[in-house]
Amino acid sequence: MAKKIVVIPGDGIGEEITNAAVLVLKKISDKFQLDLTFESHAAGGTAYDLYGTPLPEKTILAAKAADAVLFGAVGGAVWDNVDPALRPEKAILGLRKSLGLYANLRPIKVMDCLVEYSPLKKEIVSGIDIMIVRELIGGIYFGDKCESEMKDGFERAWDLENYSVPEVERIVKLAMETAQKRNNKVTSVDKANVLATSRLWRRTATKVAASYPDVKLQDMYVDNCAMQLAIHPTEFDVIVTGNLFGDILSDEAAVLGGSIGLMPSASIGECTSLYEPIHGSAPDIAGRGIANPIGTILSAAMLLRHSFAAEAAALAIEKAVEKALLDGYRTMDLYRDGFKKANTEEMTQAIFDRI
Ligand SMILES: NC(=O)c1ccc[n+]([C@@H]2O[C@H](COP(=O)([O-])OP(=O)(O)OC[C@H]3O[C@@H](n4cnc5c(N)ncnc54)[C@H](O)[C@@H]3O)[C@@H](O)[C@H]2O)c1
Ligand SMILES: CC(C)[C@H](C(=O)O)[C@@H](O)C(=O)O
Ligand SMILES: [Mg+2]
Repeated sequence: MAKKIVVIPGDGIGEEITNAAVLVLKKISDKFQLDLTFESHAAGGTAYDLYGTPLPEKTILAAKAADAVLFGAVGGAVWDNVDPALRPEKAILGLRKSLGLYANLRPIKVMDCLVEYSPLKKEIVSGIDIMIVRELIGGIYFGDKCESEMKDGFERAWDLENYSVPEVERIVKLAMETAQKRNNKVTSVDKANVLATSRLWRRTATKVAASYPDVKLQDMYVDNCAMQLAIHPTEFDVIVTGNLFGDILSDEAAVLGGSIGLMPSASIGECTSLYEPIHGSAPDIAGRGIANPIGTILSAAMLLRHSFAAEAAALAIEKAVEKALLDGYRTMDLYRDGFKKANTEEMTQAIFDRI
């Protein structure tokens, strides 16, 4: 039966990178007889310009009805001054919330052939294999907020962080189950020395972990975690954390592998899952055809694995990406003398040819 993938390119490099991933998925669909179909929908600043909203109802309905969603990126400085409720970023936040995507899985690996590209020494990053499990629809991102109010004669703004026990339980359970399929270690990251939400997080994580005696739970403060990622990154297996800490730590961890342009993610919940690279719309390079498409292409591999249980097809993409890199193809974020300089199209073609 045909499987429908809703593609939401968004803004900036979104179109360039989702086009690349769709090309690869079409080849995979033929090769593995997956009968994938694609339908494109608007979101982000481009949707705001066209329809006056960053997340048209039609896009939400299509995403809900799809078998999987492939998302590019949204945002850009041109929309910095629109009403905060209509910012492009509201598109991805709204989709995550509407689809109930409570968990964002961000795998961080360092490929052997790219170990020299890390900003850290080879002996520190060699062998990194981390899965960041980020809570995605709670915390300070979705708490009450005030854009501006007057108090004691001064303007101020505030954002409220809150987490409930069930919200923490479901994400920690998922982290535990993820660790059981990996190296049985979960690091739960919080700021329990200061924040009430983090103390509830830590208490809840400890209770959940009691049902998983085969998994070792370690608690870590977020500031220390930021440091440990730079000095002992290979010590981590699964990291589970809240929405804001997960956002920040995953960009830090992503760059250990050489470039944020390489890193994929899967956002999962109760129904349709969404797949997107962890980087943004990269307005500084948008429209020039030079973005690294690998993060989105590897997100497409995660889509095949998680949404369609198509393990062989997912592996075929991952192997083709590795082969293209081994054969010397490099987009500008990873380019060095002696390698084959590739724009988005050429890198995509190199991967396509190796499937
Ligand atoms: N999920 C999303 O849609 C998402 C994620 C992050 C940021 N954003 C938005 O994107 C916009 C830009 O944010 P930013 O500049 O802080 O982060 P960014 O991730 O877009 O870019 C950071 C840096 O990384 C580079 N980069 C990112 N992806 C790349 C790729 N595939 N290939 C080569 N280089 C790449 C960029 O050129 C830039 O120098 C903002 O509006 C932000 O809100 C969206
Ligand atoms: C664009 C923004 C809302 C988003 C986030 O903060 O979750 C992004 O940074 C990400 O990591 O997906
Ligand atoms: Mg981010």
